Amino acid sequence: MAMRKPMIAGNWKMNGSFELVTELSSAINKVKSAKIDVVVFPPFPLISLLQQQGITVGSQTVSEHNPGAYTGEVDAQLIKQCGAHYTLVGHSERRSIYGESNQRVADKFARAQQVGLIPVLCVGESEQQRVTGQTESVVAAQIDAVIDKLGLAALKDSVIAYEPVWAIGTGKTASPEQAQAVHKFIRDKIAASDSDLAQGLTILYGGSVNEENSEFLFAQPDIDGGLIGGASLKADSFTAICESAKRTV
Ligand SMILES: O=C(CO)COP(=O)(O)O
Repeated sequence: MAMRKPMIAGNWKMNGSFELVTELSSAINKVKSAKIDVVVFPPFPLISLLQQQGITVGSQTVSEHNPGAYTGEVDAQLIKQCGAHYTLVGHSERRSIYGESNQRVADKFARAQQVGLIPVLCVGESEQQRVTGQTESVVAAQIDAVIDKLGLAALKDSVIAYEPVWAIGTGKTASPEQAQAVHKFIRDKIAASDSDLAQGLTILYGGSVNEENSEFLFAQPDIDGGLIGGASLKADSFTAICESAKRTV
C-alpha cells in the first residue's frame, strides 16, 4: 500500500455524548500523525463540536435529496457546513434496519460528492451470502450501483469500506486472509478498468477490529486501514489501533 496513506475511522453509531467528545478528542489529538488519517463519524449533533476540537469528522449517513420537506433528514451541504469532510453511505445497519437499497446508496453517494463530501461506501455480505458463495457478487453489485449511476471515475474521490455483516459487532473478525481476499477482489475489479484509480483507492476493513487483531489486518497488502465500531468508543483501544496503523508505514 505504498502510495496509500492508512486511514483509521471511528464509527460511533448511536453512541456518544459531550463527555465522550472531550475524552476522545484529547486522546486522538495525541495519537494524530502525518503518517495516518484519523476520522471520527459521530452522531450529527456532535459533528461541529468534534471538528472544533481539531478532529477530522464525517457523518454516518446523508440525505440523497436536496433541501426540502424531508422531516428528520439532514442535508449534505449542512453537514459540510458543520465541518464534516466525509460521510458514510450504505453502512450495513442503514441497509438492513432502514431498508437502503443499492440504488438509494448510490443516490446518497452522488449527493455527497455534489457538495464536496467524500463518501465512504460501505459494502459487505451477510453470513448466509458468504456460505452460499455470493460474497463477490454481492460486493460487486454494491459497487456497480455507484459506477452505473456516476461512472467509474466517481470512485476517485471516495473510500470503500469492506465490512462483512457477520463480523460487525459480533467479535467474529474476518481473518486477515479472508479480508485480504475480498479487498483484492475489489481492487482487481476496479483495476480491470483503471489501474491507477485502483492503486490509489483507499479500502478499509471493518468488523470487530480491536487492538489485538488490527496489526495483522493492516499488514495485508490491500487493507489500507479500518472502520472501527465498538473499539472506537474507548480511548485506549482506538489509540492502540491508530498506533498499529502507524507501524505499517
Ligand atoms: O460497523 C462497524 C463500523 O462501521 C464495525 O463495528 P464493530 O467494530 O463494533 O464490529
